[in-house]
Amino acid sequence: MSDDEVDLELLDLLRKRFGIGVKDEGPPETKVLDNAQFIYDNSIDVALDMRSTKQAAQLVLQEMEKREYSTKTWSEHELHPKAKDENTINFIFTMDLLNFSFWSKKSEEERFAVVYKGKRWTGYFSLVALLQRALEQEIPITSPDFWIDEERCTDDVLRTVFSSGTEEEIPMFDERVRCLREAGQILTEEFDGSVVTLIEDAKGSAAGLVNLLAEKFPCFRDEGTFERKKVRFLKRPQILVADLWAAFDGEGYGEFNDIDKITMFADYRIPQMLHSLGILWYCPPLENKIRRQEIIESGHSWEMQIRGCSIWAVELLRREILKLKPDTHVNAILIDFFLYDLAKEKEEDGVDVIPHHRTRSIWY
Ligand SMILES: Nc1nc2c(c(CN[C@H]3C=C[C@H](O)[C@@H]3O)cn2[C@@H]2O[C@H](COP(=O)(O)O)[C@@H](O)[C@H]2O)c(=O)[nH]1
Repeated sequence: MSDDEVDLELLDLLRKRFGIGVKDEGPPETKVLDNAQFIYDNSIDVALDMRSTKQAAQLVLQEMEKREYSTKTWSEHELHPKAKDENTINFIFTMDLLNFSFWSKKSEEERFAVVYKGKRWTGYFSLVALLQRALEQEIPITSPDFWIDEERCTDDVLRTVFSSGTEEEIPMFDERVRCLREAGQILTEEFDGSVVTLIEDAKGSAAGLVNLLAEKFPCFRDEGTFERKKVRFLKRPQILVADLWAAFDGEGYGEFNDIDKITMFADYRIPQMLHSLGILWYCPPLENKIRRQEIIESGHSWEMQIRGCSIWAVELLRREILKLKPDTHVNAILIDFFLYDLAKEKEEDGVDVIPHHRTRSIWY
């Protein structure tokens, strides 16, 4: 290798490790909120209602204060890890690598479910339950070196991990295996096989960590096209950062100097909740399609509008809450977490709400 090539190699190493020689590009930005506003400004099939947004702000603020909703709420859930250590970091990375597309066409009784700790878990919590179950069975399912070890981590072992308490297997099993293998490969090649190294490379920036995940891991690169413009949603990178922030109570590996840059996570639950609050409105053809529970293809303009307008709706909700109580520290993450938990409570109470939209993808 010539001297010049050695110098370039060394500079690249110094740049990666210590940011030396990197021209200051200013603080990292994810562009998710800007893109959401662009989608909202150009949406004709999805609209937001400001009067309902103002009314909902009162309810959300009141309920969040009553429940003392905070980062601590995350760890209070019986399935979420409590320790503030590397095991929890690996758990959250694994969980949010696979945190997508749990919805089923089958009935509540027949859909994929996991029985764990004497309860029957479905949806997101079925994933959390099966990860905890595997760890109890001494299967190191949250260790990146395990995911790339085809001797120990065979497809059969993974089928055991994702095994169901019903006839239906977990949706997108093959895609989930692919995500694990790919992420394990990239962590090994670029981050010494360690999620902690990945987090440290973001240097305390939430937006930086989101961008790093989207740049280095294709299975986190949640983007689309709307009106011929690339738009970023980055739902799982953002919820991963948010879960770290919540699990570590904003300290240690959960400390980010720009956490409020994280937006709502564009999934299939929050739009449903925003609609039932009267904030999100669908044009009749789209509403009929959702009520008939018909598939909306991933990348379809209707899906882009639902996801973009939902992100923007939570931003407007956040602004209305701040008008009511300027000194309150409520960000999009806590509003989002609260709306998700509220949606699950309404579902359990059998409250009649519009079905969530049906898009099958690994993005949410
Ligand atoms: N926007 C948003 N989406 C969320 C969550 C969560 C769970 N977060 C926990 C952490 C803190 C909170 O307090 C929750 O305890 C899951 N999801 C998404 O929903 C879908 C699963 O729905 P269902 O099949 O009904 O379980 C799927 O796309 C999943 O990725 C959230 O918080 N926000």
